[in-house]
Amino acid sequence: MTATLIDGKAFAATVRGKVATHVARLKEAQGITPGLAVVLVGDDPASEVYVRSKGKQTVEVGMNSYEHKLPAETSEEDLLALIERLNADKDVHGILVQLPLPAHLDEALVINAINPAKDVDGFHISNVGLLGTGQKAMVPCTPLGCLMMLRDHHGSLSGLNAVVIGRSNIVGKPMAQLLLGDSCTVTVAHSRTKDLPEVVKRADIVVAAVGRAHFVQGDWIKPGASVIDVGINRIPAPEKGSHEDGSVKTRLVGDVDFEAAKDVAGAITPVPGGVGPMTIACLLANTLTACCRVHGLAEPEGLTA
Ligand SMILES: NC(=O)C1=CN([C@@H]2O[C@H](COP(=O)(O)OP(=O)(O)OC[C@H]3O[C@@H](n4cnc5c(N)ncnc54)[C@H](OP(=O)(O)O)[C@@H]3O)[C@@H](O)[C@H]2O)C=CC1
Ligand SMILES: Nc1nc(=O)c2c([nH]1)NC[C@@H]1CN(c3ccc(C(=O)N[C@@H](CCC(=O)O)C(=O)O)cc3)C=[N+]21
Repeated sequence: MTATLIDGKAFAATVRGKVATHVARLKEAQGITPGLAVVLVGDDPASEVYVRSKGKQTVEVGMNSYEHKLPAETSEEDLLALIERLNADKDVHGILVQLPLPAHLDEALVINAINPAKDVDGFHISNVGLLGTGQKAMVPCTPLGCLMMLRDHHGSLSGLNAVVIGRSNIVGKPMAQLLLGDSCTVTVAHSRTKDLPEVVKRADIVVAAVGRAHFVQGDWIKPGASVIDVGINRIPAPEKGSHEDGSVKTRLVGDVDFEAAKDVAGAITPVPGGVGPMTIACLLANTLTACCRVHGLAEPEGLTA
């Protein structure tokens, strides 16, 4: 292994520590406790795990957590009514609607119903527009976490060639905007990109957000490049044995062939323990930021884009 391992789990603990310190000060000096509402529609087991983990970490940094679990068959009208209530609730500074939503619900409509000042995911069209024009926005948590780790490793990102693989609204596009904001030369690759290995080979920074296990090969990586692996893929792990019901156990892997890439890259994030924990830490940071902004108070330093 030649690459520096970027320890997202440790980095996230540091971010949560900063959030906790600031939250304690807010309570002490202003009597304000930031609050995060998480809305989960349906009973997808993976989503339930994330939501539980978010709720636990929210409480650990001293903030209030409000969980709203709705049945899968919830109507759009009822979901929008809940969002209206949360928009109006002074104790709620951040609102996150866990995605994906069941198919009968219009995701864009629901997300755009959130008060943009409380949109801690940064998915509302107002925040997307603000980010795209370089104005103060709520920034999507996963790309923000990636940016924090890259800034920490490189100091300045100015002039570096960055390749983002994936163009989704929640990861790829906002990631590209943030890197551009830090003066990288940004290429956004996707499923129609020609000669992806050659495109990746030019990159000083590679952010992989594809959703395919071990997709990015070691020999695509430019020696010394920084590799940020956003992918969360569950693959069968027969070596771990079987569950009681006979189904084979699984393990979590990223979008990068870590074993091969770690011998070429200059720095790399692991999966698990990389971008995932940073995503949740940034959600807490965004909730704190939203709370400070709504009260006209100084924002935490180093926790925004
Ligand atoms: N760690 C974390 O906190 C988070 C992790 N994730 C994970 O990140 C990954 C990506 O998520 P998300 O952005 O939502 O995924 P999407 O499925 O929305 O987007 C995937 C992107 O990858 C591109 N792509 C697919 N196949 C190829 C290919 N063969 N070559 C090049 N590009 C390709 C697609 O291109 P096209 O547009 O042309 O179809 C698309 O732009 C997933 O594994 C997800 O689980 C997501 C959110 C948070
Ligand atoms: N509105 C909304 N906002 C999101 O930010 C959002 C979402 N919906 N839907 C689902 C995706 C996915 N996501 C992850 C968060 C943390 C980990 C994480 O902590 N992963 C751990 C491992 C966890 C495990 O073992 O399963 C790790 O990588 O180390 C992963 C994925 C947020 N998402």
